[in-house]
Amino acid sequence: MASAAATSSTATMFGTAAAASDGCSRRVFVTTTVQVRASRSSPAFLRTSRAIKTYSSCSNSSVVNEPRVGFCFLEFYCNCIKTRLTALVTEVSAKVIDGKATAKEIREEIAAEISKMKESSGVVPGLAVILVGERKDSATYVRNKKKACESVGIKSYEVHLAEDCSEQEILQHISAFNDDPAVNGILVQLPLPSNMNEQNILNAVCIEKDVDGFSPLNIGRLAMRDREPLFVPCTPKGCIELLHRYGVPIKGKRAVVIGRSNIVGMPAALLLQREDATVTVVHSRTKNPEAITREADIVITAVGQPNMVRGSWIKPGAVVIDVGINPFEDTSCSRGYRLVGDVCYEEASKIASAITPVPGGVGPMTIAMLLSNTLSATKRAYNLE
Ligand SMILES: Nc1nc(=O)c2c([nH]1)NC[C@@H]1CN(c3ccc(C(=O)N[C@@H](CCC(=O)O)C(=O)O)cc3)C=[N+]21
Repeated sequence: MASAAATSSTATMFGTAAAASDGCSRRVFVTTTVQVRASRSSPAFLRTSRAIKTYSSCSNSSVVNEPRVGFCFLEFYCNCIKTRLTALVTEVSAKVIDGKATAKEIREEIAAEISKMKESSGVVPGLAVILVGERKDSATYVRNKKKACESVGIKSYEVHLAEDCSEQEILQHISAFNDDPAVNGILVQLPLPSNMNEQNILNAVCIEKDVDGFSPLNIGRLAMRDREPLFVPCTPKGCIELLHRYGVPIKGKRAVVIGRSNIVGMPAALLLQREDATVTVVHSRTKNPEAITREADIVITAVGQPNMVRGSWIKPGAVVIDVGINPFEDTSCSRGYRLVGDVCYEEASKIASAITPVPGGVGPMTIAMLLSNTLSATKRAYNLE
């Protein structure tokens, strides 16, 4: 649920840091980042990047006020160091954390498990999706979920209701799915039309089938030590899965989550804390979010504000997980816009050690985690494993 729609309420309040028309506006001074090229293998790239020193030089240096001779010497000295460094090191951009490829890997694992399950017990997992209204993005997401279900052997059930349907009608469908043993997971596509009571509707989904993990009981358990939630919300779960699969250590690290939505920011912070990170949540009322974010070894952004997090917010070597999927006007694209993250990728990828792209980062992982949650709901329902 990386969507702009899901997080836009907090997003607008960050307005002052918003980017210029082509994504990230250029700074007046130039920051050069020089890093040792890291190895491609996952855990190793981190070891390397942690050992890396980052050298920054800004063209608006105060050195110009030094006496001339001193300045010349300094300049000469700096140039020597620069030349040596250039010989020894090459500028690198961060390792790309490939959510699309990782999601595919996970789908294959899930497909294999489902096929075994069908063989041994005859059980076929089922996921029901309820879509209300005509939002184009929602229709696309639902279509993608359906395709993903088919690709792994989950049977999908879909109900599409009109924008002006009654809450009662939605509740009836939920109740029918709750009672249907062929349906193991139920997802109500968000956002719902604004006149509807989202809480009432989400509360109607029985907890054993709440594959989105949105029920307060689930979140409560997620927040408590020694308790296990039935389901972990898909997007934050996808973020942590990426960190695990790329060998990023979390225990004892400083993590900053930007955004505090019920569906991404807050559960992401809880999950990181469960993984023994020291977690800070930065939100629209936070003073000096930039300085706080710069302390973090791991940054997860979920604000729904295109390119809000600039390179200067990122500690050199940090790992950046960008949950934002924001439409950004671009007439050169066939649909008139392209998708950009909450993070200015161009800048941050020169400073971070690893970063997720948008698209192709957290988005596909959200869907993979939905399939994973549906599989575990099925196993639980039939007492398998
Ligand atoms: N009850 C509910 N559960 C959700 O999980 C949920 C929801 N409502 N409402 C909307 C958000 C949004 N969301 C996304 C899932 C996948 C991509 C995704 O795969 N994105 C591709 C790009 C897709 C494209 O190109 O349009 C990517 O980032 O690479 C994006 C967004 C799930 N959501």
